[in-house]
Amino acid sequence: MSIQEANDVNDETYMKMALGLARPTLGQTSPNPAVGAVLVKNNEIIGMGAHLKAGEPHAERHALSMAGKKAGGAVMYVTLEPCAHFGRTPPCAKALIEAGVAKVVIGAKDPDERVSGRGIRMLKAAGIEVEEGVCEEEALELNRMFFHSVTSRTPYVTLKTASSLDGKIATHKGESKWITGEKAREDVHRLRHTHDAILVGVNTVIADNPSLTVRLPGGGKNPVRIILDNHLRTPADAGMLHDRQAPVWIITGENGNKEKKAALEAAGAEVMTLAGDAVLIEPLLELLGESGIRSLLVEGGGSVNDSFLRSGLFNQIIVYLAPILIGGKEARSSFSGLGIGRLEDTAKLTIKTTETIGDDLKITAVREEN
Ligand SMILES: Nc1c(/N=C/[C@H](O)[C@H](O)[C@H](O)COP(=O)(O)O)[nH]c(=O)[nH]c1=O
Ligand SMILES: Nc1c(N[C@@H]2O[C@H](COP(=O)(O)O)[C@@H](O)[C@H]2O)[nH]c(=O)[nH]c1=O
Ligand SMILES: [Zn+2]
Repeated sequence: MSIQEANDVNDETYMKMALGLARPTLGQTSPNPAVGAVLVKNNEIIGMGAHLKAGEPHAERHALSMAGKKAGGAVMYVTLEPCAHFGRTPPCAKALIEAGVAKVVIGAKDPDERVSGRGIRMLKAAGIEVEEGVCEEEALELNRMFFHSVTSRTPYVTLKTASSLDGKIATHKGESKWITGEKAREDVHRLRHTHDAILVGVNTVIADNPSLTVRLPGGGKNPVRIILDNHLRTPADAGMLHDRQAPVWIITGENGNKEKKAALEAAGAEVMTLAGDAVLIEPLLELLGESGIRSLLVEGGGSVNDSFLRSGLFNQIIVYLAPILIGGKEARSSFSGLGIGRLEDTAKLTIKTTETIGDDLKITAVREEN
């Protein structure tokens, strides 16, 4: 970096630094957003911080406590509008006023109705200069799952598939381990870490007996494990019921066998019953939203993916493609079931990123409308 570049420090520089502090905390702060803060005075950084865990101090407080008395007259760069309510922690807007900061620069406003503009109004009423929307795109992108779940009261839904180049998730003989490589599978665990819950269909439980835990080198936060199981076919000896690594919620229809329900509850699962014979995606997402799930990772298999596809109720899809060809009309694809009949009804996506992970390709595509 040249001296000139080094001197070219501005609002964006500090906001990008705050975003850099927040990004690695994605997942661990849930159900709170990931937030970063940098406190600057006379072009010197005098405090910084990130929100680390729900219930613990917010990012602004960490930065303020690092600066102590020097905070008076300083500029606070924070990726999210300072909160104005007493949740599990006192309001940051109040702390900023008491610390006597001169200016607050904000990335994105907070849609939580307890805040959404109130924090900004409090700061301005106390005579503090407020600038909004610095690196706003990045700040909105960072917490897109939080913002979606706060405004829609349903989880942000990520579909994840892992297949051969020709879209197969198993050979016609049923072999599926493994299609994607070690690095891609590790990336999936990072994806799990950033989601509150992970959902699979009962066929995947029967076929793979998955643990659905986060097994990263440094550990990680295990999401709630959800099994879509209309008729309670989940084996009572399924591994995830007995590993005590994370809750298991089994979502079933009203005709689920009562004895089976008792057996699964005895095995430690929570069985939640929705009206109707088959679980529909819309009431499922409302139930999960009410149960505090802000982000849901759907790991298939094919028929569950088809249900989400036909309901249209998903926000992004992440596809891992392995450089192999499997073929065979009997071989299972990422999406089975009925699928979409008319091209005009297909989900219109925008490809956000493509990256190579080990020998595999990872494509992230989002749906703009919801
Ligand atoms: N077969 C493949 C996958 N298979 C995904 C299936 O959902 C399978 O149940 C889970 O991977 C098992 O979960 P756990 O490791 O026990 O937690 N997923 C992948 O990313 N690549 C593949 O090759
Ligand atoms: N994490 C975070 C904020 N999170 C905001 O506060 C709410 C949680 O409040 P509480 O229960 O008290 O932790 C959360 O829903 C979101 O609206 N706000 C901020 O000023 N800075 C932070 O670092
Ligand atoms: Zn706060």
